[in-house]
Amino acid sequence: MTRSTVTTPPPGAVPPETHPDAPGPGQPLGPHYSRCFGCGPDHPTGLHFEASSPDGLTVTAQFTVGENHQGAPGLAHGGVLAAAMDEALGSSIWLLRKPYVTGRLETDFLRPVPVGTRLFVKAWCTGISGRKAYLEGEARMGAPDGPVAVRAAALFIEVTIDHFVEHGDVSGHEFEVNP
Ligand SMILES: CCCCC/C=C\C/C=C\C/C=C\C/C=C\CCCC(=O)SCCNC(=O)CCNC(=O)[C@H](O)C(C)(C)COP(=O)(O)OP(=O)(O)OC[C@H]1O[C@@H](n2cnc3c(N)ncnc32)[C@H](O)[C@@H]1OP(=O)(O)O
Repeated sequence: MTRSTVTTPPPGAVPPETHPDAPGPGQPLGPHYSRCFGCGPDHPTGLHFEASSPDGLTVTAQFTVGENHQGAPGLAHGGVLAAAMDEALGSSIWLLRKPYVTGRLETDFLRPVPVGTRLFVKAWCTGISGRKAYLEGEARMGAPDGPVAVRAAALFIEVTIDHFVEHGDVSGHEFEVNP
């Protein structure tokens, strides 16, 4: 993957540690917000991610590229694929049970993805340094070991819950995190 220094863990970064509350192997992660574009079951045109974690640190997720996700006719929009990577990366850092937001997201698009393709997305943390978390991910076509369509690397920044209270609309949604 072509990756900048911004998304490369610096010397001294530490590996993530599994949180005791992380879901067990095969247990669905569930949505963090029912209208989230990535994971929300109530989003009319969203990705409807189905995610779980084999080890409390890695996220594996699947979704099918639909009619509403097109850029060129019959092909997934790159921004939608980037959103899918953002969702998987964000879900993997939420396994640590601390709130983070995406600061920088880098994507390599390796193959066109036709509508109807089932994408198998995987994301994991490569290191933590202070408030900064370094993440990587990939999306494979048709099967967990299918051809790689997208690779991503990201820098996430730890925030407080106040970030969502101050900048978002949390009325009625305060605890809608993996309900
Ligand atoms: C209803 C309640 C909800 C509660 C939710 C709680 C938890 C979440 C739950 C579940 C999540 C599950 C799944 C997640 C699914 C999807 C995830 C999607 C994630 C997103 O899609 S989220 C939306 C997009 N995201 C944003 O909306 C961020 C907008 N942004 C900001 O809000 C600020 O920009 C912020 C906070 C990032 C930083 O602001 P700040 O003031 O706190 O800190 P500061 O600027 O000092 O940065 C500190 C150090 O990070 C470095 N740094 C910062 N940004 C950088 C960049 N871009 N490139 C390189 N370095 C960067 C600085 O250089 C400095 O580095 P140094 O310390 O070395 O100087």
